[in-house]
Amino acid sequence: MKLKVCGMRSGENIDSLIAQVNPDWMGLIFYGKSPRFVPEDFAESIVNFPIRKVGVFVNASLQEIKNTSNRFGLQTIQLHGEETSEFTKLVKEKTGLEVFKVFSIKEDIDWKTLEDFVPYVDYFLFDTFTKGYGGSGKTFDWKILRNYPFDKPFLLSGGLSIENIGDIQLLKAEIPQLAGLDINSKFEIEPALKDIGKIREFKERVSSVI
Ligand SMILES: O=C(O)c1ccccc1NCC(=O)[C@H](O)[C@H](O)COP(=O)(O)O
Repeated sequence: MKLKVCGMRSGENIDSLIAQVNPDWMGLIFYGKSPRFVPEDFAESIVNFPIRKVGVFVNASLQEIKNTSNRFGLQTIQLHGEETSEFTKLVKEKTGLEVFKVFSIKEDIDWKTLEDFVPYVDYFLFDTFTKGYGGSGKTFDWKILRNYPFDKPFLLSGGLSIENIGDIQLLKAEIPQLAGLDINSKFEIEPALKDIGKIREFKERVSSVI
């Protein structure tokens, strides 16, 4: 099971994350209203870390995505707003980077609306709907995912913590397209500062059951 740790910002914290956990991806949030927002002048202290860096964008322009990708040396673009399939295609073609398209789940999801995105995304990511777009710390009703109709792998997000590893195990047994987990606020000491020991424990416990 792949692991993405989202909402990192401090160089020292990133250093420990790589040394002790080495997740598949680390997320950097480029949405100004988030308490985990990473300002541009952090680029120099982050760009050279040896980890796949995911830029999380909310309804940003292609130019902004390209500029930020170059400055921070991003490998992945996470589109976390109301981006259309046409825009997602443009991002994929113009950046050539890995793309995650997020769908925030309120009560239900119409799978038909995802069809046009399939050719342009590497993973879908399902998160809990929140007015602030992400980092809610709340899970959504995972039963909705039982009807997931695509072969495309997806990441599960929204309030994941050590407490719900048992349910994640059950979900994976039902839905093999569940390829990875995205963790964030349940592992925080304060916004954008993670408890690395707790993340290590999560990774070890997930690996022991899945
Ligand atoms: O975390 C944020 O502050 C955030 C704000 C706006 C857009 C996305 C954001 N986070 C992106 C993520 O991928 C989070 O990991 C995801 O929302 C889950 O967060 P949590 O429920 O805290 O585990």
